[in-house]
Amino acid sequence: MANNVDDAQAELDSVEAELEMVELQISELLEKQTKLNSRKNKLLQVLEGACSSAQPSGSSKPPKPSFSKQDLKHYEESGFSWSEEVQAKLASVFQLTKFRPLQRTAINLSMSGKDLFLVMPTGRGKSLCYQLPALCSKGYTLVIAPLVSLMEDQLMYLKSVNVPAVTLNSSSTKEDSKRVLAGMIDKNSPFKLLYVTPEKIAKSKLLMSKLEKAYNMSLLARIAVDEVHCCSQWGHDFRPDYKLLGILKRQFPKVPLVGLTATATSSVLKDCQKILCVQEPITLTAPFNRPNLYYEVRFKDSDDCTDQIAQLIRERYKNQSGIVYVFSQKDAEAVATDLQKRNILAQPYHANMEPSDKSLVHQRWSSKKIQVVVATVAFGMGIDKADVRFVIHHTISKSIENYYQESGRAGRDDGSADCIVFFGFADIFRISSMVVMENTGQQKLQNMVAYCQNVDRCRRAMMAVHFDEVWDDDECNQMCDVCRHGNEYITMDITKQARDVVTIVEMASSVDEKLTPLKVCDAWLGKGPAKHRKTIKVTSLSRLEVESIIIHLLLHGYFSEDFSFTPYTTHFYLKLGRKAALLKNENHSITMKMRRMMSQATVKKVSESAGEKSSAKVEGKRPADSDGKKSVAKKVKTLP
Ligand SMILES: Nc1ncnc2c1ncn2[C@@H]1O[C@H](COP(=O)(O)OP(=O)(O)OP(=O)(O)O)[C@@H](O)[C@H]1O
Repeated sequence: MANNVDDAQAELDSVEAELEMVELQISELLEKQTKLNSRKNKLLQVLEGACSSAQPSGSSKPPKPSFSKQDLKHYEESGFSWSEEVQAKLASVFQLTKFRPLQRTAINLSMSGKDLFLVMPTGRGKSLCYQLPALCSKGYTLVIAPLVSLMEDQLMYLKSVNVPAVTLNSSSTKEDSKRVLAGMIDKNSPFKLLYVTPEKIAKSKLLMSKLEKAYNMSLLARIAVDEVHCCSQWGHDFRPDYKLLGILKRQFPKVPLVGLTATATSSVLKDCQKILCVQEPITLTAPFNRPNLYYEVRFKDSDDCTDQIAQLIRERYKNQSGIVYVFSQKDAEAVATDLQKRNILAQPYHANMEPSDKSLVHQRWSSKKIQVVVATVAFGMGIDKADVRFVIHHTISKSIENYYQESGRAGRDDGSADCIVFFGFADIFRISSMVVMENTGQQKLQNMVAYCQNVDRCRRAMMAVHFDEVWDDDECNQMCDVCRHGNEYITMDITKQARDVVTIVEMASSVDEKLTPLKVCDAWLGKGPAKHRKTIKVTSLSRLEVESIIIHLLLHGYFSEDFSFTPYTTHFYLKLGRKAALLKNENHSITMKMRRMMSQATVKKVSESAGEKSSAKVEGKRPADSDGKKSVAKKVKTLP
């Protein structure tokens, strides 16, 4: 009897364990199904759009959107009553000869009173799309911008081209504020643009009362909301005061609004539309691609990559301007000093500097007195230097959207420029702890890490997903490291390695010990004071390879983050992820694509340890078709 009970108990345990595994596999498959369905729907939408615009009239069509591509075509022309004036001022005031893509359409739409969202890559000339209409309209345009420094840069520029523009912000003097408030209801409009922060709209009743008066006097010609994605908490730069801007459209419904951003997905824009109370805005989206930018990822194989950066600046970018983005104010100071020691004219820039010092650095860099600004992300909005030839990230950005925007400060003159990111293991966890409070912070960071860890997909294709675009790698034109070098990579079976490293974390947790990712690496490499040294299966892989595998396991749910807070800092530990249990199943396997950095000897080591199942093989990026033809272009741009 006792034996029977024991047997039954043992079998029950095993069935339960198996069921747990099956449940995990189901949840994994369901997750995959959701992702594929959403991708399928997106692709169907894209195809539908392409078919409907190609169909002859009379064929069955989906319901007509309120503003069709055909309607939009009309606004690309120059036969409007304002066209002559707009063209003349483009040349006489802004000293520009022709419009860039979408600018004329945006200006025509705005001049004809439509509400508009304009999504245009950073540096492509969004400001002109509200500044030029402001000059060609009666009254003035109210511009909401998130940062005082950004406004001041714009005012400096507008002053240089003799456009009367003013600002009302926390640093305005009493006299200035008085003058501006009086000007707001002056029939002769002493200024054409009024820049304010969203906080000012939220907090100043006096400002709102003047705006109301101006509205009744038909002096409020237009509202421009710069960096409009800041409205949505799903955007990458949410600012609470932007949430209150709906008051503008509610109080001044007849004033056309233009929202501008470099990065916003359609769901972020939908959210912005709701928040701003705009009924049916027309969205103009310029293709996200910046064909002149070369994207590259390099491994940071030591704590510091300053030597490599210095070498690049001295050799590849001799006498050319650039930016080095770093993680913290301390890093900005330290890296700038290190570059100076290597005879590079570099200066730091971060939020904690005096405003006068910041503008001095900006000016010296703009006038080429210094070559490099070593900056935190505080150096960003409002930078308007056209000939930036390189943007190097000493540390990865916190999201792909942020990376796109930061790196996009390169090559605004359309000349070629490089965007290089140094991908370091420890940096991932520094950033992860920093974004711990952000709702989608970890997911966004993981996307950025996946971008860096990627070895076989065009870098632009990885970015495109974040901008709702379907991308055909051929259009990259070898302007990313993966496409250019056809990077050979290795597909390896890392199941055994995964089991070994997961066991390290499991054993630590069984004695209530938490391990940081660095400690896990050390323990696996047989270094450091690992308590369970005797039981650890030490690996002979290199540190970079060990790091790569740990990142892979983290990205794929075999590990997950375990944060711990102290009054001073947030610690990042690794714990078992929801898929770790799958490794107990002997049929479960994990493969990983790894860079060529892995030596053939290592491939052999991993292959041997993977036993029969080994599948380490050297592959390459998909070559061009054998007949040399490019595959059918799949890239579909959203409007227009
Ligand atoms: N039609 C044009 N032809 C040539 N240069 C232009 C044109 N329109 C704008 N520019 C220039 O492009 C640069 C960037 O413009 P702007 O600052 O408006 O970009 P942006 O899209 O607002 O960028 P960000 O996202 O960083 O705010 C400016 O130097 C501007 O003078």
